[in-house]
Amino acid sequence: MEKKEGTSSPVGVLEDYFRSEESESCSSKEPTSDLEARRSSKPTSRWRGLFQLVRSRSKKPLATLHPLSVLKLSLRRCSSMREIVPNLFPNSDSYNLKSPRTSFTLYELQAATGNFSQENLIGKGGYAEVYRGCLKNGKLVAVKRLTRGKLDEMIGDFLSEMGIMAHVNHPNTAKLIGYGIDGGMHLVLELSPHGSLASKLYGSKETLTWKIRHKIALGTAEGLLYLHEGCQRRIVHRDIKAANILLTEDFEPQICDFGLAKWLPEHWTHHIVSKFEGTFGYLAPEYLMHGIVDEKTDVFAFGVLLLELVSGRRALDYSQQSLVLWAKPLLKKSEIRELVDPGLANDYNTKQMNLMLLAASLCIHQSSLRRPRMAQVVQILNGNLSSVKCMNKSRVAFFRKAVAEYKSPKN
Ligand SMILES: Nc1ncnc2c1ncn2[C@@H]1O[C@H](COP(=O)(O)OP(=O)(O)OP(=O)(O)O)[C@@H](O)[C@H]1O
Repeated sequence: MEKKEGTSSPVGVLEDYFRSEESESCSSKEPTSDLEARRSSKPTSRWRGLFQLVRSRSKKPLATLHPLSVLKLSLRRCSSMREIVPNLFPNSDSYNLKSPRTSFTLYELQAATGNFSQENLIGKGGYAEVYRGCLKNGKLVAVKRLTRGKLDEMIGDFLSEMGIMAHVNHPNTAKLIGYGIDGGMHLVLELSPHGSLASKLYGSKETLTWKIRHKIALGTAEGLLYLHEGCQRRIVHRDIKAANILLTEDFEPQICDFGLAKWLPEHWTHHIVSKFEGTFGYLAPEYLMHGIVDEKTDVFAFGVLLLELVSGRRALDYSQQSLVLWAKPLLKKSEIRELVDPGLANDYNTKQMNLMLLAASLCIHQSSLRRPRMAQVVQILNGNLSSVKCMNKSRVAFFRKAVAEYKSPKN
């Protein structure tokens, strides 16, 4: 199998720092000795150099310490994270970075956000607060300040999210401009003027048009496909949801919040996690039951997102009813009218609607094996149905309808 990446990537350092032996395990097709050989191989990158920096500051034998304890210890010895974080952003092009990331002082971030004022608070997640800001050069930004969690977890989340964001580069992934490590942990992102899909779909009086919903579905699928197969390393996002899809000026979707994202080594079939994280309503059955994480975890969540776009309903409504459980019987009976958001007032493209519902019904399949890969999902959304031929058509009520309507010259 072709190897996508050598040791000069964030994965080495992230694996070293954040692989929690106690709480996580993996199913690997790779021989253990090979894996160990890779981990113990001579550091060849600045990521490895970073690890060396941490190692040099630890008086205890490194092997006896939890990776995060190592980092914490080194942070105590360094006067701040200042010595560590810049190493995440080397100036070399070998990391696919278009521009070097900027380090911001607390003063600069305070000046940009009106001292983190309430008026500038534009988002609040489980772990962070996000503020609108304006830099000295006039550029509008979103400053994400980590607010919750134990120090260990916060450092881990911060470095992990930053490492992944610095690595990804696609029109459908959020853009990292820089970071600030004075007085807390801050990520500085390009501001998305329309906020998140959740805010547009549920928090706005204006109904999103079908054209925009379709654009968001397609762009998000492209972004996910890039994370899974297009960038140097397999990345599973693990928290695909409407609140984590940002919208640019022209409603191009951008996947954000890489706080839970995992690098998946090429030869691993999946990851098993015991720490339960993610968002109810979007969680795949195999994750809920066995903690199994792989690309199909994201495919399931993407299927839920498609249902949200079609129906305008939340993944979990206020009475905790699951959108998937509500939609499944309707999908089975092809009750499209019941599924479609009344706010659309029947103003949608039937062909695209059928394709989107076909993709959704495949993505939310109980069995991860029966779910399509994102490459197939993109094909389906684009009307190329050759990839679903091999799937069991009788289980997909929309298949015949979608194919028939796609082929019909009238539509
Ligand atoms: N670049 C941005 N531009 C505009 N709004 C943003 C931006 N980044 C984040 N937000 C807003 O802030 C909210 C929270 O951000 P984010 O999801 O990154 O925080 P979090 O604490 O990691 O969330 P979660 O609880 O899902 O893990 C988003 O849903 C969005 O509304």
